[in-house]
Amino acid sequence: MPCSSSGDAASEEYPCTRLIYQRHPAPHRSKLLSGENRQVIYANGFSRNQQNYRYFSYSSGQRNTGIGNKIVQDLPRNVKIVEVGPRDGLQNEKNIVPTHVKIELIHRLASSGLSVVEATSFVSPKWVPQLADAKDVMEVVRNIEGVCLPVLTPNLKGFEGAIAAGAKEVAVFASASEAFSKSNINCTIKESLARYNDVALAAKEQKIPMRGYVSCVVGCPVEGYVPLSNVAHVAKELYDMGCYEVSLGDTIGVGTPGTVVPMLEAVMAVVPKEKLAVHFHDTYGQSLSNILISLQMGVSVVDSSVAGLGGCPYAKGASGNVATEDVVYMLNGLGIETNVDLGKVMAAGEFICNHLGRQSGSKAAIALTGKVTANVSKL
Ligand SMILES: CC(C)(COP(=O)([O-])OP(=O)([O-])OC[C@H]1O[C@@H](n2cnc3c(N)ncnc32)[C@H](O)[C@@H]1OP(=O)([O-])[O-])[C@@H](O)C(=O)NCCC(=O)NCCSC(=O)C[C@@](C)(O)CC(=O)[O-]
Repeated sequence: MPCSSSGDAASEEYPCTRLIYQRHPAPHRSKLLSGENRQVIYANGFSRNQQNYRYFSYSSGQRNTGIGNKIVQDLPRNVKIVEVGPRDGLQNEKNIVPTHVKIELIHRLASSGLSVVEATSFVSPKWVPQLADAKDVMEVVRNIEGVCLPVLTPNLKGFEGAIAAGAKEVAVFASASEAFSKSNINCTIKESLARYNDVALAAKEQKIPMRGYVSCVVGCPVEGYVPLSNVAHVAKELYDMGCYEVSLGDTIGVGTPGTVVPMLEAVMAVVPKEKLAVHFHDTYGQSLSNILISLQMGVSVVDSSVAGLGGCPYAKGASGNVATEDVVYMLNGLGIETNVDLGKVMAAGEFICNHLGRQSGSKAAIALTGKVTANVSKL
């Protein structure tokens, strides 16, 4: 029996065997291709609810049954996605992306339902030339409604520039590895924490929320192994100085659940898990498994980047962040609410990939746009 376009009970019982995601001008349309259980879904035309229902319908029956229930029962009902594409995604791009393209990308991401879109960095333009237009970007996007637009600030100078340009939230970024701290922000971990403390005091005074990052939580591009005690120490310092959330970054994407679990245990011993986020790069294709295990351990905030863009200019070999589309697809499949419209994020991904002249780094986006068709009948 084919699944219906309207998301009725029958589609829950009989999942589609074949899903092809296409852009189409006509809203609310679906078309039977040929044979049973074959359906083209013009998902750009669906409302958010219909779309969520459609993706969710693949696994909705699994959430409450048998072993599926055992595995997913501890997962959060809602996950906040922190979109880092316009900042982490673009900072490593060699060719300068025009300011108007960055602004359009932020608008598109914000209109997809994402509640947080990291907009840019107020760092030295000599260090990160791609984001030298931070002020121009921020001055235009500052008043987009319904979305937080944090920006990275490595010091008081960056904080002051950010606030002058209209930023209403900032993020500081420390490292758990001494060598990476030196190469990324040109100072020791201790010096960086002192700088961030100054930023925290200024932020508190102006009632500006501040997020914190810890880089290299499961490996450093220079030092390799990073002691768990370093990660926990830096995370606690950031939390204690007032970061409302501490994002744990696998900067070079080397982690597996085998290394992520002990790292999270070490951090959770000193920072409440409700205050933690995870930030995975996908160098070794481990991001989704790392996210899943993090959710099972009680984390409910996940950083990701549209189209899997990303990489750190000071972490050689680091590839893109986990793709937002892939994260949303997985969370929809688990019945976890994100409030994010997958079709709109995919459209934002297509927009920026067209500009960069490259294919999306999101497997879900590639599959759903019909370049690959996934036979899900036996899942
Ligand atoms: C921290 C600094 C500034 C130190 O850089 P420095 O060279 O040691 O700084 P300085 O104080 O000696 O100043 C040098 C010049 O930079 C200027 N300057 C100083 N500060 C600023 C500022 N805020 N904004 C604009 N300009 C600034 C300053 O005014 C001066 O200008 P000059 O007199 O030579 O013309 C530099 O190393 C820097 O900007 N680093 C940023 C590197 C970066 O953005 N890396 C990527 C982000 S981190 C990341 O990707 C990891 C993360 C967060 O995504 C998580 C993960 O994946 O794990």
